[in-house]
Amino acid sequence: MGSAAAPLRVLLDMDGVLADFEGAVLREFRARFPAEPRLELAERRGFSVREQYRSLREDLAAKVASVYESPGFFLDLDPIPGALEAVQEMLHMQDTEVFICTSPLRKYEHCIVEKYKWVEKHLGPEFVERIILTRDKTVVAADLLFDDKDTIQGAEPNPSWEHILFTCCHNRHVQLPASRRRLRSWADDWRAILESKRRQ
Ligand SMILES: Cc1cn([C@H]2C[C@H](OP(=O)(O)O)[C@@H](CO)O2)c(=O)[nH]c1=O
Ligand SMILES: [Mg+2]
Repeated sequence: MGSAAAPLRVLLDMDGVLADFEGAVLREFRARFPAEPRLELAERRGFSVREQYRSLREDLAAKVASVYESPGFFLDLDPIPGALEAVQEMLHMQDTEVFICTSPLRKYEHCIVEKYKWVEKHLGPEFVERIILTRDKTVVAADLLFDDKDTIQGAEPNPSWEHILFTCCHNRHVQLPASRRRLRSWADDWRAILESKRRQ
């Protein structure tokens, strides 16, 4: 593949792909509400942590939301194992453009600025310029989107990217149609997924 071809554009989701949202929710929920029932990561089902806590007991929905809406929550997320190394390697690949494509919470006060700070802290100030912040990822044009949310919908019914489902505790049990692909972790062969896309 020569440099005459258009570069491959890759979108990386942040929570669940680069930053460990689920691990931090559990850790902080346990610390703040030690007497309340909680969901271990192996018991998580469905994208929305709030809805699953609600099904456990109605009032737990607000309690778990208060955890991820707290100041410092998003800044203190641990990187997902292997993510930072993979992103740096991807960034330096020829004919490859990498962006972080992430959605803010509806209660955006702390979340937005802390996502920017997290990227600066873990990936460096140059990467802050690669953040795409949107509640609708379908209108962003790219070849690939690595994201842990199993269903990504928005204004554009036919997004240009192929969604690669990044495995996370809440989507492990989701049965995908044969046409859809997963990346099981950053130790899985993400390079082969990029190369398969270049050849198309
Ligand atoms: C409320 C909630 C948010 N999030 C993440 C997804 C979004 O980030 P991202 O697009 O980087 O994955 C962000 C705002 O919704 O918080 C979850 O992963 N699970 C949840 O239950
Ligand atoms: Mg995510």
